[in-house]
Amino acid sequence: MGNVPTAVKHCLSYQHLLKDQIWISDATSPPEQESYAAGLPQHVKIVEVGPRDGLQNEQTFVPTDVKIELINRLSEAGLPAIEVTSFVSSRWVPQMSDHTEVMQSIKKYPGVRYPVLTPNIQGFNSAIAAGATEVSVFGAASQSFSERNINCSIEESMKKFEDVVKAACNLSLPVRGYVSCALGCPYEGDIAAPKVAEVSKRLYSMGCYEVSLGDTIGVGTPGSMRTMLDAVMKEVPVSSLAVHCHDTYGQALANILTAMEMGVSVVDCAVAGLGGCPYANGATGNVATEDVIYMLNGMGIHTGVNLHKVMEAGNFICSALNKKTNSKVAQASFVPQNEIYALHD
Ligand SMILES: CC(C)(COP(=O)([O-])OP(=O)([O-])OC[C@H]1O[C@@H](n2cnc3c(N)ncnc32)[C@H](O)[C@@H]1OP(=O)([O-])[O-])[C@@H](O)C(=O)NCCC(=O)NCCSC(=O)C[C@@](C)(O)CC(=O)[O-]
Repeated sequence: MGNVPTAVKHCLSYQHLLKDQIWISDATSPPEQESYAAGLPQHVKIVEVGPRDGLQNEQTFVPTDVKIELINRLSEAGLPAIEVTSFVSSRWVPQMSDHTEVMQSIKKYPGVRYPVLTPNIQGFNSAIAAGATEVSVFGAASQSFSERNINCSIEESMKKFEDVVKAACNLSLPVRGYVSCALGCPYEGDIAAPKVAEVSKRLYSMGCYEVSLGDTIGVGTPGSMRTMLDAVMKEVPVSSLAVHCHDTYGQALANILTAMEMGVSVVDCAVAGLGGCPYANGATGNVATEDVIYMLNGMGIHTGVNLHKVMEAGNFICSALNKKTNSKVAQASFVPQNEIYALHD
């Protein structure tokens, strides 16, 4: 290796180590081994939200063909569900204004679900006209967040969501529900677990097949996750719950593991840890898909997702955005171009 700086040597040897361990290989299954601990799910469904939650907050408009290419790459990686865009007001979220073109132009892989956000019947109708076959309504456990995010109270939002669910039901289409601020609100601070349970129950009772509990600003800890889930699981079966953890305080993987220990087997995450919510100042991206899959592979838990291909998709979008990845696994595994050149000098 000649004059290779120590840091680069470390990086290379670590990359080698990862390859030896086959965690970052072309396989979609972890090596045969006992699941990490009894009681954990054997299979976890990953819901990739990077193209929507990840990109919605980008200040510069991400070209539509880049969004499409990202989604196609994620489909190829074997992700079972990819949230592709939002049918919301372009004045409120300009980054998602190309929703129709994105929805119409992505390759639809058999067996992959492509949900889109629809806050009201207007968004639902546009989504259906663009070819959507699954939609998500997005509520909040915080009154202030609901008003800032979708311009109506929690109560008003439920009426709008009921309209969407009824319309979807008439077309036999599935609806997913979100509860933002499940572990804290940027405007109100702590949110009581019973409030999260109440909103979750309403979404589930109106017909949402899955309720995703959002730690919108990433302030939760395993302790608050446990308290919140204890309350929600009294109202909604755990098999219909998902967790959606932002990683602002670095707690996301620990929170996800806690949720899995309590029986949750659906995890939202974003490639390269992209994102943030336009109505939650300071919130950083979702937990990185690469890091979640790495953890699950290491515990012998199946996802059906090819980690190597997700990392390539992450590399693609970070290069397009001229950004550094937030995935620790990707940071550890990719040698920057300039360091590769230095090696060959
Ligand atoms: C919800 C609205 C649309 C209400 O917006 P509004 O202004 O209250 O709507 P309105 O019904 O009063 O109508 C006003 C204008 O909006 C239009 N409009 C009305 N509905 C739509 C629609 N669906 N699509 C496009 N346009 C729409 C409507 O046509 C009209 O247009 P105008 O006549 O003035 O030209 C608005 O507040 C909005 O777009 N908000 C953005 C919400 C958003 O996308 N937030 C980020 C996603 S949520 C999130 O990130 C959290 C999550 C899900 O990831 C989980 C977590 O992390 O916690």
